[in-house]
Amino acid sequence: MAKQQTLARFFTSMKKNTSKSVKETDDQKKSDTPKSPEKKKIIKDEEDQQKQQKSVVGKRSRSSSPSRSSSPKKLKPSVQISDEDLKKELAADKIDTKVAGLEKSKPILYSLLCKTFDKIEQESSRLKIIEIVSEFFFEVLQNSPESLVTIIYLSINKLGPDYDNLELGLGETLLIKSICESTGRSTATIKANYKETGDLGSIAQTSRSRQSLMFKPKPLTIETVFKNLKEIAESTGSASQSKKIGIIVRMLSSCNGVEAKFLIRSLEGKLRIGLADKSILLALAKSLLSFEYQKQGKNYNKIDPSLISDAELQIKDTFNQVSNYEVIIKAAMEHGVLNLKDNVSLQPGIPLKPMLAKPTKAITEILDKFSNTNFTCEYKYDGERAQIHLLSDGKVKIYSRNSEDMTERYPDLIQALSNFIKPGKSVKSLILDSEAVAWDRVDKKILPFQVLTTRKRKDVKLEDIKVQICVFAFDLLCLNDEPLIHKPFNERRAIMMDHLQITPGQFQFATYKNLENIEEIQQFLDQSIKDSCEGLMIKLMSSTYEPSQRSSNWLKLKKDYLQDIGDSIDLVCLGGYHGKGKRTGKYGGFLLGCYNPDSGEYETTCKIGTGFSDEDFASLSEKLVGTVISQPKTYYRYDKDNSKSSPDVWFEPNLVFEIRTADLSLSPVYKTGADKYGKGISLRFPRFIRLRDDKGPEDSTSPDQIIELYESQVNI
Ligand SMILES: Nc1ncnc2c1ncn2[C@@H]1O[C@H](COP(=O)(O)OP(=O)(O)OP(=O)(O)O)[C@@H](O)[C@H]1O
Ligand SMILES: [Mg+2]
Ligand SMILES: [Mg+2]
Repeated sequence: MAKQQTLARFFTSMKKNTSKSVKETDDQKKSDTPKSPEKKKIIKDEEDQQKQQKSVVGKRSRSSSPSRSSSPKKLKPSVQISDEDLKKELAADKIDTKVAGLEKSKPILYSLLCKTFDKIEQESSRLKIIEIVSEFFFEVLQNSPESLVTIIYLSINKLGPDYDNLELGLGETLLIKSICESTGRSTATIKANYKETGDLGSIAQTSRSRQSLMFKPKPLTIETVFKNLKEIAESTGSASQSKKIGIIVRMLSSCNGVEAKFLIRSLEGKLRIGLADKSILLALAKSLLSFEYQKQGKNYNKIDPSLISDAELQIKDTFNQVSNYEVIIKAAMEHGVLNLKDNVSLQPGIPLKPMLAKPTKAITEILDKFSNTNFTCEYKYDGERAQIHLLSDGKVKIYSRNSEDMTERYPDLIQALSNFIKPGKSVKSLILDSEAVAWDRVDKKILPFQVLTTRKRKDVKLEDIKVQICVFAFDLLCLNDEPLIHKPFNERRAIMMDHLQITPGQFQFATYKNLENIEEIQQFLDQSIKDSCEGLMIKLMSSTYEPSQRSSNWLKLKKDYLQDIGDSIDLVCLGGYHGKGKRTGKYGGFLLGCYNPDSGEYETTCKIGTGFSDEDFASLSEKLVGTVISQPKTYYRYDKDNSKSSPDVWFEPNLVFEIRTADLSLSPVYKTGADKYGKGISLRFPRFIRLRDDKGPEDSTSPDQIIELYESQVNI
């Protein structure tokens, strides 16, 4: 009771403080059609500045709905405050960021978390969002630290670390059914409402608030919700539909106010409150540090900003190496957040975010970038990245580019791994970076990428394998539990070759040459193509391994794209156009867009109808049929007045197309990069190359990358 009162008091004060922005929300909502959320970011914070250099972290998500929380609709604050002013005000605590009102060791109510979500959703400044989250985490740490990990997963709409491969993303039909069942409203009404608003979460909330209840239901706790979400994600099979609906209905009937909205959005796999991993990490750094200060009796309101930055850096760095919140938080609590880097490092069994490369358009560009430094040229294989982990207990794990557990896909590799260790070398554990490529055992040659994609992804049985693979190892990141990532590349390569041995056609090292002049590099490039590769990877000899970074120390040179923009682009299929002539009955063209990890929106990039074979049209149409949605998602950014970007049907963000283009140009019709240029950056003469099965919608090429490609083209 006392707790409820504290909470009530707390949220009344919160309401007072936010009443202005709440009013703005309503006004905003009126003028803001769901179709064109014109968001203006007025405050450029550190994160935004950093994103220039930072890479897009590969994210899991192959399901029909992305699992990342993101925010499509941010409000336009009426007054413009500078970043510095905001920091000062935040420091002086003039801006209310308090959200919690927890009591020691009592279970945390879901309503409390949802009210925090609501507050975050109303907020457009990333800096303030981080502040709200860190205040909340700080309260949680003081009252029930063991709940922090659950709270983090609920906040980023995940059910565990990426490599657990467990995700939500329930379809609208099932959710509509659940809402109907729990609120007694008709499917037709809910569907009509959905057509109007595009947000099932809000519909659930309104529907719940209309119900008069005889009994006050028992409130939901975060642990119950998390357990239920996991159960839903884990249930498969024929009876799972009704089981899932049952769980959802039960939860919905305990929901009050905004709880229903966020619960439904979580189930959809689209929380949309603008919280990504990177904001969570920053909030975590600050709250952990404050908590330490408080425990030591120091003034946690006056922490030296340089210490906060240090904590942020250590949290981010360690998370890139060990992508598991539980491990990081535990270590921080035990050793102090400022000692994280000495106490957490990569470990076999937990994937690290792979280092990525930047595209180049000419050999001369490489020589410019790497002038006076030693570099090496390696074949660039066209397969799938495989991060191979050998654990001290003999277990083997294989992770994808997006830290998904792919172990089940490669039983052949797992069986043979011990043969790849040199006799006499003691190798108890390792983390190896490599590319797995389809291999023709008869002709002893590399097969195209398409062949590899025909191998099943899950539950592959040794005896059923038809597509053989050869692994081309190119880096060793950890050996016998000792991290090697801080050593220069040439040393890592030497250690790799010293401990491992090739088995032709099964396990080889990436072919390389240390070259210096244009002619030799050109020859090696041509040879790589003859040997069924895509081109070359050029790596700085002295470079450390930078987890998750798209680093300029690794350059990719793809022969096919040298005449174009240097690389292909991966875009998400957002809409379809009905085919004519021999494409009648299928989709004959598609609207594509890319995912913006900062706003959580999909920004349209181009329309495409070329490069597809008849089979492509047929198979894509078949794949897309089930993902048709009655109207565009609120987080699709497109020009609704232009028929070019208003397709005949809209799809869930699901399929990723790899596209090649002659060049990039500005176009008023599309929205990619429109914040920067006013107009969008679009693809000229786009051609479909292939479906990217290994990338989820949120792994598409980011607007920042497209801007970079556009600018490098303009510069040349
Ligand atoms: N020798 C090599 N060294 C490093 N990576 C290699 C090598 N050979 C092949 N690769 C593969 O090339 C990838 C980088 O280029 P690619 O264009 O294929 O990337 P991608 O998967 O399309 O992702 P993105 O375009 O987002 O970088 C690496 O992630 C890796 O899978
Ligand atoms: Mg590739
Ligand atoms: Mg690519």
